[in-house]
Amino acid sequence: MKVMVTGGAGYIGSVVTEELLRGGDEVVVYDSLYKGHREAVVEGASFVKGDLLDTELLRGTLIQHKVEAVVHMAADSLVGESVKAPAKYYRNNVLGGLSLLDAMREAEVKYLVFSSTAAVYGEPAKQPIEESDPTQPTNPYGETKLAFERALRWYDGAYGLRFVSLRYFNAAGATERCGERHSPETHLIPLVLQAAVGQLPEVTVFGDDYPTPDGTCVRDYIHVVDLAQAHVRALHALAEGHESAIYNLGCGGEGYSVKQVIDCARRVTGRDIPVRKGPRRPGDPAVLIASSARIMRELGWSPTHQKLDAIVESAWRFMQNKR
Ligand SMILES: NC(=O)c1ccc[n+]([C@@H]2O[C@H](COP(=O)([O-])OP(=O)(O)OC[C@H]3O[C@@H](n4cnc5c(N)ncnc54)[C@H](O)[C@@H]3O)[C@@H](O)[C@H]2O)c1
Ligand SMILES: O=c1ccn([C@@H]2O[C@H](COP(=O)(O)OP(=O)(O)O[C@H]3O[C@H](CO)[C@H](O)[C@H](O)[C@H]3O)[C@@H](O)[C@H]2O)c(=O)[nH]1
Repeated sequence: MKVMVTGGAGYIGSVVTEELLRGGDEVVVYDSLYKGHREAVVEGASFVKGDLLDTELLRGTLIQHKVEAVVHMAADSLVGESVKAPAKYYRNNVLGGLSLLDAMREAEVKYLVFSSTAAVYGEPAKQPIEESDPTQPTNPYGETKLAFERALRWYDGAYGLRFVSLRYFNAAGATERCGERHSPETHLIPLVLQAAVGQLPEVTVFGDDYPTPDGTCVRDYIHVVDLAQAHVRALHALAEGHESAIYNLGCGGEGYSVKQVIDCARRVTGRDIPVRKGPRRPGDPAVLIASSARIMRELGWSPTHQKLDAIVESAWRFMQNKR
């Protein structure tokens, strides 16, 4: 297929591009580079530098490259920032998304895979979380992702847009070439590895008084390659006539606590990692674990890198290569 990846110069988008190219699909990356990196655009993909709000450029890109499907990953995605600057999030994640949908309608592109998030659930009603559980976001990031996801349902009904919305839990890990390089970095695993090499003096554990076995938050870490492979499956399923759908994407199991992640990074790196106890980070649920049963059942996807050690090792290797 000919696929446009918005946000393909970012962390997950670069790995999705790698997986698409590996499977024989053609890719054009559309990214403003306002957060991503030009060198993260994988060799073999075309690149167009542009903003989501530039509907004309999007339409021209879709037509020129004869795009058949879009993977929409470009977004703002910092929970804390979204609370302080909701307008930025509504503008980029909702207005930007609608601009893309306009361009797709004009260019008659019918298939979309969307990067949604566990943040649409807010404080979860139960664990593991299923797609049919209540969606009650507790911040504008989750709210704007949910708003766009809801728009997709109506566009499907009215315009025949077929979509798969993937609600990722905690993306982590790296490939040889592509890994996490956010600025600012807020995610636990890269921060812990930065502390291991002395780029940070210490890691702060945000709260150790949660109702979890060791008192720290538990998350469902999914290797970015597993995540990327789910996108490839979703795209091909749509092209084969699969109906629109929403899927959680996590590894399942019991998840890992913040303390377990730090211990794992000590094992993997063989380094001392200084830790400081800090207060809870506002808005952090104690536990977020996905039920990924639906995507396993309907698309035949399953994660292949379930061990935290393998995930952290891959992120560590990427970091060593970049230094
Ligand atoms: N990282 C995670 O754990 C996680 C979890 C759940 C959902 N997600 C979602 O996955 C997607 C990718 O996340 P990531 O961690 O790779 O983010 P990232 O910041 O590394 O990549 C996002 C890319 O989008 C581009 N971009 C942003 N706004 C744009 C715009 N208006 N026009 C053009 N390009 C624009 C940025 O330049 C960047 O290259 C996001 O939609 C995010 O909300 C990520
Ligand atoms: O320096 C840090 C950074 C994080 N944490 C903790 O580590 C866990 C993981 O935090 P991350 O910031 O790595 O990830 P989140 O679970 O907050 O965020 C993920 O899930 C969110 C949905 O809830 C969004 O989708 C977001 O994009 C995605 O990365 C959390 O309990 C957090 O409190 C720390 O203790 N110290």
